[in-house]
Amino acid sequence: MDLVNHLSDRLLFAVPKKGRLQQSCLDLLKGSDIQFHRHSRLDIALCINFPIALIFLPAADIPVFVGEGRVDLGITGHDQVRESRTTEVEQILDLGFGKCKLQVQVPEKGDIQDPKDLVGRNIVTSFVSLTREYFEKLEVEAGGEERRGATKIKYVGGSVEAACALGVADGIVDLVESGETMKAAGLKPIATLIETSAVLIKSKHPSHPELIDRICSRIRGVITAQKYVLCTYNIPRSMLTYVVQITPGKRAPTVTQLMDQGAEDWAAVSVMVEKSKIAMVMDQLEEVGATDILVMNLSNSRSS
Ligand SMILES: Nc1ncnc2c1ncn2[C@@H]1O[C@H](COP(=O)(O)OP(=O)(O)OP(=O)(O)O)[C@@H](O)[C@H]1O
Ligand SMILES: O=P(O)(O)OC[C@H]1O[C@H](OP(=O)(O)OP(=O)(O)O)[C@H](O)[C@@H]1O
Ligand SMILES: [Mg+2]
Repeated sequence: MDLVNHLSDRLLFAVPKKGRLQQSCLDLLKGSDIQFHRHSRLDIALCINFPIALIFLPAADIPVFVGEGRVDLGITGHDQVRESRTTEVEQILDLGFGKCKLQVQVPEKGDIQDPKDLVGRNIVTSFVSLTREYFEKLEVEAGGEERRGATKIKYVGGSVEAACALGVADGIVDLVESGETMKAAGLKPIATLIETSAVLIKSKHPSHPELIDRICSRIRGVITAQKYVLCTYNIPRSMLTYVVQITPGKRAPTVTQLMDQGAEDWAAVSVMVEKSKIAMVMDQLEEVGATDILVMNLSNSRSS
């Protein structure tokens, strides 16, 4: 197959080829009905139902390709965009997965308690630019390089947590989600550089702008559906002003008349609620007299 010819007219969309973001990205493409066939070992997959080619790349390389305008759209971590230093990409959507923190970590039992104690010492990380920027600021505060020497920052591509135990580093800068990896390595966090999650990014000079809008709208719809549930309940009309405060909705609740005989004083409400808040919202609705409270998952959505 002559892939180069096939690519010339297509929107190029980079997604992580491995790692923590990959499965959620594939789920997102599926939810957005972006269909493709990927041949084994091939990092380019042509879409069947759109003039799009998916390019499978390491998450760290995606901002570079998008920033240089070689690729139009991409999904990667916000941390990788910051680390790449590119100013040529636009972060257009927070995708809500891949949430973690980039933290300075040191041996739990060691004498280092403060990131300033690491100035002039050895740090190992996969995030050299962000780490250098962070320690340069600390060096200035600590009285400049002359006093304690420049902090030595070494790059490793993975298993960063092993560096302290191996005697290669006095501290590391790496991602922490549950904290399990950090704990298992006998490390503790002493500072946070940034918080991150997966983002949809766009080149500042993309091809196929209309197709990009269509894809963004589909992805936004899936993300919103994952974030919200639909809640319906019945409530005495006299309580409507209270319950609207409990469930203001994404835009506004839909209020309809109950058709039951003798139920003129009651209304039926249908409203979007953030999934993370639904249990508390149901408690509050019950307290103010709502009945028949139902919660439904959304499989997709569109809203302006
Ligand atoms: N533990 C985690 N929890 C949530 N998100 C994470 C976690 N680790 C990494 N990420 C996110 O995923 C991005 C890619 O990191 P990841 O380590 O998965 O990629 P990789 O190094 O290419 O893959 P691998 O580690 O499998 O070689 C990170 O930049 C960050 O945004
Ligand atoms: O706080 P936790 O939930 O334990 O997650 C944090 C770990 O996840 C990532 O590693 P990854 O699985 O990508 O392995 P790697 O070190 O080989 O990159 C990250 O680099 C941490 O090591
Ligand atoms: Mg990794």
